[in-house]
Parts: sequence; structure tokens; C-alpha cells
Amino acid sequence: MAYDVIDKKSEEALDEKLDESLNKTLREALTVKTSITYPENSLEKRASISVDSSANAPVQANSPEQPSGFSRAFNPDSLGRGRSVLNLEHEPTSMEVSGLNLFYGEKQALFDISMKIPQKRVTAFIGPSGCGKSTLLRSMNRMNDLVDGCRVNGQILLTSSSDDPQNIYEKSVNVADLRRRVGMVFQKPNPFPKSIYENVAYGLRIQGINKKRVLDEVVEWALKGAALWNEVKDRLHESALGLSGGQQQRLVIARTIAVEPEVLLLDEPASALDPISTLKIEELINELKSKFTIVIVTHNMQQAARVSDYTAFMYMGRMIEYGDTDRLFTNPRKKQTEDYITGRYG
Ligand SMILES: Nc1ncnc2c1ncn2[C@@H]1O[C@H](COP(=O)(O)OP(=O)(O)OP(=O)(O)O)[C@@H](O)[C@H]1O
Repeated sequence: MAYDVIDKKSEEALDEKLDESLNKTLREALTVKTSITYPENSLEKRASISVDSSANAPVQANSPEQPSGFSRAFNPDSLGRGRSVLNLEHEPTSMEVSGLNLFYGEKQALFDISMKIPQKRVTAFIGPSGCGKSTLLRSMNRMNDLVDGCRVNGQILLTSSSDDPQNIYEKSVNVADLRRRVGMVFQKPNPFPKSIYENVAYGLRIQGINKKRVLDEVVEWALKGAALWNEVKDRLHESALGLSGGQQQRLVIARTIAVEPEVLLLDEPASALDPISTLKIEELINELKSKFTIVIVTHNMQQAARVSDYTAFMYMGRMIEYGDTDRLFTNPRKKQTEDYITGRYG
């Protein structure tokens, strides 16, 4: 079977363009006045993220990620979490995608995608290169608006915090506000050239919150939430650019969660990181889902199996199968899913 040929050049060009637009977009998203207020003594709910101190503990260098000679075939040893099968029908949702088609100029990249994104769960998108994972992820906070000639039809409802779900593609939607509510972390860490503290405080300062005690609390909360506090608490005023790649990625996560998004979109957040940093990001995802809905794109099936509750398998712009992660990996219902997870293609 012929697979979609990826136009690497346009992908790289898009990545560059997204990188360029990113800081601007982030700044816009963070400048939005929101209903969030951070009065003193109102930060108790932040404490509800339990930060497992083991996330900062040293780990065995050979523990995470692919064994040497890794093939794309899925290794079922990644499963066995011993939990019961999850059922999407019974989950409250954060987002609901229906009949979504997306075009880059003449080329259609997504075909009639419909899916529910369950609240406070981790949903992974997997599939061969070029199948549309990142496109679908980016469509969830309208990052694709940055691509010339990109058109979308269908709808995506943001359902988590309102009785009156809003289609994010409606004209009246404030896109900067949307991107604060649906935050995104990219493959390449992109801290601002500021101190560690100011990176995390950025979104709050822009909202006019300058009280030191409040900022201190939020910065500490977000850095703890991103499992970075112990490593940086003594150097908060040093440049973020002096951190390692893995630390920078956790800093970006801290910056994103500091403005309390409802949904965190992670586009291969660990693919540029070493195995130890990758493990920390995976542990972090597990911690963060108690507070945030998480959607992750990953090339790595072991990673999808380790971190996600639900997995969506995509192929050539279509959603082929979507359901409980353990079930999908151990008992796929579609032959294309089975072929992919057994390494027959991809
Ligand atoms: N800016 C763009 N202009 C034109 N086509 C694009 C653009 N971005 C992506 N595409 C095409 O859309 C399709 C889906 O790409 P997308 O990057 O979403 O796939 P993916 O599954 O995330 O791939 P990968 O795993 O390689 O990152 C591909 O055929 C790709 O070439």
C-alpha cells in the first residue's frame, strides 16, 4: 500500500514558521485578561497537584525509552498497569471534535475527524509520519491559523468549563484567549530569554499581577507542578537559557500551566530529549493529568502506552481507531491498527 509522501520541506518550513510565530503567539495568549484572579491566599487549589518528589529523583540511565535495536513494533511489556478498561462514553469531556476537515491549499490533511477528548485524562495520537497527528493537535488551539492557505470545516467544541460549549472556530472567538485555555508545548523547548522566574511569571505579569508574594507562590507552584523546583530553586534569577534541554522543556511546561489552561497540548514533547529527561517528562505527564486534560502526539508507541489513558490511531488523515490505550494495543479492532503496532509499517 502506498503511504502518504510527506513533504519534508514544507514540514520544516512550517516548523520554522511556527517557531518564529511562537513567541509572538505565546505572548498574545498570555496577554489576554482572563477570569483567573490570583488574590492572596487563593492558591489552595494549586496545592491539589501532588508533586511526586520522585519525579526529581535520579533515575537509571537505561530505564526509559527504546531499548537498543528498537523497532517500531509495540512491545506489550509496556502495558500491564492492571487497571480496568476505560470507556469514553462515560467520561466528561474537555473538547469534542466533529466532522473536522482540514486543507492545506488544495491538499486535504484531515478527513471527517470526530472524537471526544476526555477530561483529566491523557489522550495520545499515534500513526505513521504524515498521517496528520500534529495537524489535528494544532487545530485544537488554532495554531494552523498561522499557515497560509489552511482551511478548516467542521467544529471543535471547548466543553470543559462551561454549560454552553463554544466552537473554537466561530468568528467571535478570541484566539489569544483560546490559546491560553488550550496551551501548547512544542517539540523544541522555547524558553524566553529571561530568567527562570520571569519565564514562569510572564503570563501573570502581563495580566497585571505584580504582587511579589502572589508571583512567588505561583512560580513555586508551577515549577513544582513541572517537577523542576528542586533543580532551580536556588537559581531562579539566572537565565533560563542556561538550563539543559530537558529542564527547559519542563520550564516551558511550568510557564504554560502557570496561567491554568484547561487543556495541555504536547507535540512530541520529549522527542528532542535524552532518555532521563524523557522519563521525567513522562512522570510529569502522569502527575499533571490530575489537574489538566492532556493530549500528546508521539512517534513512540511505548511512550503512548506508558503515558496515555486513551490512544487514537491515525492513518492518512483519518481517525482509524480510538479507545482505551491498553485495549487498543492488545486487542486492536482494525487491521490497519494491528499492522502499525506490530511494526508492519510506519
Ligand atoms: N504547512 C503545510 N503545508 C502543506 N502541507 C502540510 C503542511 N503541514 C503539514 N502538511 C501535510 O499534511 C499532512 C499531515 O502532516 P502532519 O505534520 O500533521 O503529520 P504528522 O502525523 O504529525 O507527521 P510526523 O509524525 O512526521 O510529524 C502531511 O502530508 C504533511 O506533508
